[in-house]
Formats: sequence, C-alpha cells, structure tokens
Amino acid sequence: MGCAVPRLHLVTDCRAGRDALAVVQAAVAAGWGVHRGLLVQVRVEDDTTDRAAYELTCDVLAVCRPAAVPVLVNDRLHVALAAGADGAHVGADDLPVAAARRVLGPGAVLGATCRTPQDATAAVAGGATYLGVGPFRATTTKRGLPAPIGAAGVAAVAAAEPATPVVAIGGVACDDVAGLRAAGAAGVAVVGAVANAADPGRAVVELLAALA
Ligand SMILES: Cc1ncc(COP(=O)(O)OP(=O)(O)O)c(N)n1
Ligand SMILES: Cc1ncsc1CCOP(=O)(O)O
Ligand SMILES: [Mg+2]
Repeated sequence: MGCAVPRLHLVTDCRAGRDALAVVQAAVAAGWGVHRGLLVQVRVEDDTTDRAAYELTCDVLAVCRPAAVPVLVNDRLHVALAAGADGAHVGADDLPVAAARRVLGPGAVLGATCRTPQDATAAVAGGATYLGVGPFRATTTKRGLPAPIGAAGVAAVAAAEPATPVVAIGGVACDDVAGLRAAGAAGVAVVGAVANAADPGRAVVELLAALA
C-alpha cells in the first residue's frame, strides 16, 4: 500500500464517556517515526451534530497534520470537505461510492465498506481508493452488524480486487494482523484495539510493528 493509504486506520471512538481526541493525540505522539503507517478516521455517533463533527475533525487535523498523518471523515462528506480532510469513508447507508467520488474529487482518499467480492467490484468501479472489509469478527463497538466474515471472507474480497488495498475491520486485535495479511489484507482498521487499551500509544506502536 502506498503512502496514500496507510496500513493502520485508527477509527475514533466517540461513544459517551470516551475522549476520542486524547486517543488520537496518544497515537500520533507514540507513532513518531512510523507515521507513514497511520491514518485517522473521524467517526462520530449518528446523533452527533455536524457542528461537533466538524470541530472534532478540525481538532484531529491539528494533531495529525504536523505529523503527516492523513485524516478521513466517516459518512459526512460535507464535513470532510469543510474541514479540509484528506477524504472520507462510505458504506451501504451513505452516499454511493461514485457519488461520493464526484463530491470529493479525484484526488481524495475514498474508502468503501464491502462484505463480498461483488461489493468490492462495484466499489472499485465507483472510484474507491481502498475497501473496508468486515466485520472480520464480532465486536461490541458497533451495534447491528451482520455476521462476521472471518479471514476467509476477507480473502475472497482481496482476491476479487487485488489492485485495491483491503483494510479489514471489526474486532481486529494485534494478534490477528499476521493472519489478515496472509489473507490479502493490506491493513486493518481498529477502534477498540487502541481506544480500550491501557496504553493507546503503545497499542498503536505494536499494531504498526505487526503491520510492517
Ligand atoms: C475502514 C472502515 N471500514 C468499514 C467501515 C464501516 O462503514 P459503514 O459500513 O458505513 O458503517 P459506519 O462506520 O458508518 O457505522 C468504516 N467506518 N471504516
Ligand atoms: C465501524 C465498524 N464497522 C464494522 S466493524 C466496526 C467497528 C470496529 O470497531 P472495533 O475495532 O472495536 O471492533
Ligand atoms: Mg457509514
């Protein structure tokens, strides 16, 4: 995966009682020297206002820009554009990939959620830069997810679109990285593996080392 799509996607945990910005600060501070492997996706709760999403994105950008860590915004393309983020991530309930590409323009990073090879082929045709593939495993971080697809499901998507980086998501832990890479994933996206860690910075360093 080139520098446009790093291997470790840190997705913010904005549930009540969480300090998403503090986790991003810890991740970026700990990752000095290995920042080319890190990307932050700003993912807020559905009932978060656009104003709050925009302000968090600006705060995350202020932390990430000096370290050259790319920042994406989940779902809300207008927030990504307004804040000057590097791109966005869309899934089945968001704008279609091709429409998102038209909104963001050709230079933006655009991720698309996929569960199947058919999803992947459609997303690539629509202009996806990378494919967020999962859920790999059951997770408590997001409610209402479909059944996990496991490493075999990740491998099926990666094989269908070998020229487009696959980022596995859903219950991913550091110990899963080798198996996911072997399945064809170029990288992983995590919430809990970092946000729930006693030392989020150390968790980032360990994940980056496993992905190297
Ligand atoms: C890298 C990555 N992969 C998948 C998702 C999930 O996106 P989506 O299916 O649209 O679900 P929400 O995150 O919007 O609840 C993601 N965010 N990032
Ligand atoms: C947003 C999202 N989409 C599929 S799984 C997931 C949550 C991933 O969080 P965690 O890494 O804690 O399982
Ligand atoms: Mg979405």
